[in-house]
Amino acid sequence: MTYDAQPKASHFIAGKYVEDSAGDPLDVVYAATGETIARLHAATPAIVDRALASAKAAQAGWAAMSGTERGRVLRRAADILRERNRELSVLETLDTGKPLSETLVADATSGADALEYFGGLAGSLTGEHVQLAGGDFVYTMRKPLGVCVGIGAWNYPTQIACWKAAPALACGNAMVFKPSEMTPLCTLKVAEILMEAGAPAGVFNVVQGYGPVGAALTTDPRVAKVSLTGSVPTGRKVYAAAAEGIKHVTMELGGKSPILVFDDADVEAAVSGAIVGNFYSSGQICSNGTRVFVQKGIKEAFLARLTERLADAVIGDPMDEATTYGPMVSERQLKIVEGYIAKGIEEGARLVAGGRRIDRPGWYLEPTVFADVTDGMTIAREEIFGPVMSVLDFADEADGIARANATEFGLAAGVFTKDLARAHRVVGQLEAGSLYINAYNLTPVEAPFGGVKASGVGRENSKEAIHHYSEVRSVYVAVNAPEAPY
Ligand SMILES: NC(=O)c1ccc[n+]([C@@H]2O[C@H](COP(=O)([O-])OP(=O)(O)OC[C@H]3O[C@@H](n4cnc5c(N)ncnc54)[C@H](O)[C@@H]3O)[C@@H](O)[C@H]2O)c1
Repeated sequence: MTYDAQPKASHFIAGKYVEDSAGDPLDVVYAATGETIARLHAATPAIVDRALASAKAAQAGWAAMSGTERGRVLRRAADILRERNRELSVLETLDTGKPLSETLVADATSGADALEYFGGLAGSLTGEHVQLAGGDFVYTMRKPLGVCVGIGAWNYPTQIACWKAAPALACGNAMVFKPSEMTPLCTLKVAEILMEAGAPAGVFNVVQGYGPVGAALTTDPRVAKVSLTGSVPTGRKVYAAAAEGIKHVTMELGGKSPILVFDDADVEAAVSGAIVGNFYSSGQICSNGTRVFVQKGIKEAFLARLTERLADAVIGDPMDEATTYGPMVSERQLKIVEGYIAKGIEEGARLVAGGRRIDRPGWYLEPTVFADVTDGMTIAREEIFGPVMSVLDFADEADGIARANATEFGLAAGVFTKDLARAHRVVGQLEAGSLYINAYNLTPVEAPFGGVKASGVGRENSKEAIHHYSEVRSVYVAVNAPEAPY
C-alpha cells in the first residue's frame, strides 16, 4: 500500500504553508515498511527568521484579546481535533509507526484534552491583591512571556505540540515549534487546525529541522522561553544555551523509572502496569518504568504471567486496528536498542522473553524482558528508549526505595502493593515527578507532568503549566503621601 503523506510544504508560518527547498532534505520514512512517504526540507536561516518575526508580530495582538476569547479559539481547535481524530491518528501512525489502536486514543485526543483544558483556564488567569499596612497595597498582573519556542521528540508529535501550544497560547504567548526531524508531519496539522479555529496568523508557527535549527531558535534574542521534550544530553545543551540569554525553560527529558512490585501485590495488576510501562508505543515513552523491582516472594509468578501475556501481543500492520504492538520509529533507534540487548546478555542478565528483530519489513523488535538484572548493568542504568524491561530482585521496603532512587533520572515511579499505608509511605520517598500507586503511565491533563533531578525542569499540564508560560509583575499602590528622610 502506498500512502500520500506529503504535506503542502515543509513549514507553516504566519498562517500559511511555506517552502524553501534550499534547506537540507528531511525524508519521512514509514516505520512499518521502510518506505519514504514524504520529503520535506529543514529550515534555512531565512525561514527561522521569518517564523520568529511572524510570532513576534502576532503576539501583542493575541495577548490583548481577553482570556475568554483566546480560550474559545483553543476549545474550538480541540473540537476540530476530535472531529478529525481518525485522519489525524492515521497521520500520527505514518509519522511514528505506532499502531492505530494506540494513536486513535492517545495522540490527537490527548492534544484535544490539553487545548480544551487550557482553553477553559484562559479566562480565569488572574493576579492577586495584597493588602499592606497603612492602606497601601500591591496588586499583581500575570503577563505572557512573549515568543516561546517548542522543540519536540518523535514519540508523540501531536501530543507534544499541543501540550506546549495550549498553555503557551492560553497565557497570550505566540509559539514557534520545531518538531523532531523524525516526525515532521503531525505538527503541521495542529497549526492548520489552530488557524481554522480562529487563531490569528503567526500565533503558532512550525519550522522543520535538525538540531541546528533548534539551536538557532533557542539562541535568538526574540525568544523568551524554550520548552524542550528530548533526551538529557540535548536538554543539557538547550538549557545552557537558554541560560546564556536568561530565558525561561521547560525541560521534559528522559528517564529510567522504577516500578516496585511488593510480595502482596495483585500479580495481574502489577503485570498490566509493567506491560503498559514498558511496551506501549514499542517502549518509546519517556516515563516508562524500565527497572521493575520485584520482591522475591512474587518474582516467579510475576515472570510467568508476564511472559504468558506478552505472547498475546498482536504484532503486525499498525494500520490494522487489531494490532497492539508496532515497529520502532527508525532503523537507527532499533539498532541502538539491539545494542543494549546484546550488552544485557554479555553482562549476564537472563533473557526471559523476546530479544530479536522480527523478520518482516520495517523496524520491528520483539518485546524483551531480562530477569536477574543487577543495579550495575548497563541495561539497568541507561535509558534505552525501546521495548526492553529489566526485572531486578529486591529484599524489603528500604532496599527497594534506596535502589529505585539510585539514578540520575527522576521522571516517574510506581508502586504495586495491597498495603495502602506502605504505598503512600513509599511514594513519599521516591524521587520522581509523576508517582503511581497500583497504576502506571497515566497522564491526564489535570495532573502536573515532569521530572525531578536530570529528568527535567518545570511541569506540563495542569494549572502548574500556567506558571511556566507566564510571569507575575507587582504594582505597589500608595494611598498615603510617600515619606522621605530629607
Ligand atoms: N519528559 C518527557 O515529557 C519526554 C517525552 C518524550 C520523550 N522524551 C525524551 O526524548 C528522548 C527521545 O527523543 P529524541 O531522540 O527526539 O530526543 P533528542 O534529544 O535527540 O531530540 C529532541 C529534539 O531536540 C532537537 N535538538 C537536538 N539537538 C538540539 C540542540 N542542540 N538545540 C536545540 N534542539 C536540539 C531535536 O532535533 C529534536 O527535535 C528520550 O530521552 C525521551 O525520554 C521525554
